[in-house]
Amino acid sequence: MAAVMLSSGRKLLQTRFPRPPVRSGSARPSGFFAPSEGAMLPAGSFRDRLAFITGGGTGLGRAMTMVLSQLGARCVIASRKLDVLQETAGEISSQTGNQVHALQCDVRDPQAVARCVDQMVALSGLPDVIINNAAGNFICPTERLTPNGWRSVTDIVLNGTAFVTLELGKRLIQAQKGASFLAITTIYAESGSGFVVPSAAAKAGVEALYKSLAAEWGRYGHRFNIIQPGPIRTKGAFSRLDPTGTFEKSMIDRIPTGRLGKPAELANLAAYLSSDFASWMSGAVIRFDGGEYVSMAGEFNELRKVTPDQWKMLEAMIKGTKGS
Ligand SMILES: CC/C=C\C/C=C\CC/C=C/C=C/C(=O)SCCNC(=O)CCNC(=O)[C@H](O)C(C)(C)COP(=O)(O)OP(=O)(O)OC[C@H]1O[C@@H](n2cnc3c(N)ncnc32)[C@H](O)[C@@H]1OP(=O)(O)O
Ligand SMILES: NC(=O)C1=CN([C@@H]2O[C@H](COP(=O)(O)OP(=O)(O)OC[C@H]3O[C@@H](n4cnc5c(N)ncnc54)[C@H](OP(=O)(O)O)[C@@H]3O)[C@@H](O)[C@H]2O)C=CC1
Repeated sequence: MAAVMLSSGRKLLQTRFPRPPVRSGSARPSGFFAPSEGAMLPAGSFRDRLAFITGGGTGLGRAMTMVLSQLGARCVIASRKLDVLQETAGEISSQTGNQVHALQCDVRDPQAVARCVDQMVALSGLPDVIINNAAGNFICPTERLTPNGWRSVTDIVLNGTAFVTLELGKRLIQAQKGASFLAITTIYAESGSGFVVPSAAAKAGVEALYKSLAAEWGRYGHRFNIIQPGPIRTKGAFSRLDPTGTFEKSMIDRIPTGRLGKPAELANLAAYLSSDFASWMSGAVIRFDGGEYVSMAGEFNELRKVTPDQWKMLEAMIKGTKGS
């Protein structure tokens, strides 16, 4: 039983509003929005190109490395855990036949970033494609956050992206070589979000950095774009943002396309933005979230739960209103 309330809080009418049928995440709408996971661009789109992907050993970084490698790129993946990187590099290059190098690098340390770039240059040269994907995050009420907790996330996300971008940008400018830079942020970089405050602040900083450089470094042949993904299952993200699995269903329920994204879908978008097909695209911020952001934002979007019978009744009530 539900009631229509007046703004005074008084009940206008009581009627039976049956609870909407429980929507399992993969039910209803996802039938319309089945993912396509093969490489989208023509074979060879990245032939003779070198791509540098931070955090390329796991999750979305791994998926982006896979698709770029499938499309002919040589890849260098970099993060803290060399064993993880080496395993991924071996798996991808044995599938695609293209070189994937693994380099240890903590992006929080500018000297480590410079050493990593030295190693990459010695191995393969300067990259044509740079993807700043490495990140740290965890849910935490902000009043429980220590200065070191704040630092650990913002150092990886904002400072790490800045150190990689500065190091490579300066060397590319010196070498007069153009490049595509891509940053992976998140939909709440725009809105902010409680409980992931260092991540929200740092991702917003990354977006400002990339939009600024899109304006400043176009003259050096550098493009800067941003993808804001919505939820895509990876161990790294879900173990830190939904460790009990409690929030997943309500999250899927508010996504109009009725499902999580797939790493390969994100990877195809990243490949497009990093390719020559997108050579006129710079300073773009692409939200890639199955509609979740607008679904959360719209004042009346909860009315999706109203049934056809309830609409008949609401319409009659509205039409029956006389005067103001
Ligand atoms: C339904 C919801 C599910 C999913 C939602 C999906 C989509 C919505 C949008 C999603 C956006 C996702 C954004 C992401 O960035 S996901 C990427 C996740 N991947 C990672 O985080 C990988 C790397 N992370 C790490 O290595 C660590 O988590 C960390 C903490 C970032 C860094 O590790 P490090 O070893 O350097 O740091 P520690 O020494 O462990 O800790 C440093 C500092 O932080 C404090 N800390 C750590 N964890 C927590 C916690 N959970 N709560 C509070 N504080 C924490 C730790 O205590 C240390 O502080 P001090 O004690 O020293 O003061
Ligand atoms: N999955 C999702 O739903 C969403 C993800 N994102 C973003 O997508 C990107 C990838 O996340 P996802 O794949 O899900 O999660 P992962 O945890 O798998 O990826 C994070 C990567 O960052 C690397 N990394 C962390 N700290 C450092 C560091 N100090 N130096 C170098 N590398 C580091 C990790 O490698 P290592 O531990 O070896 O250092 C890891 O490979 C991130 O930018 C994240 O914010 C955004 C929105 C949604």
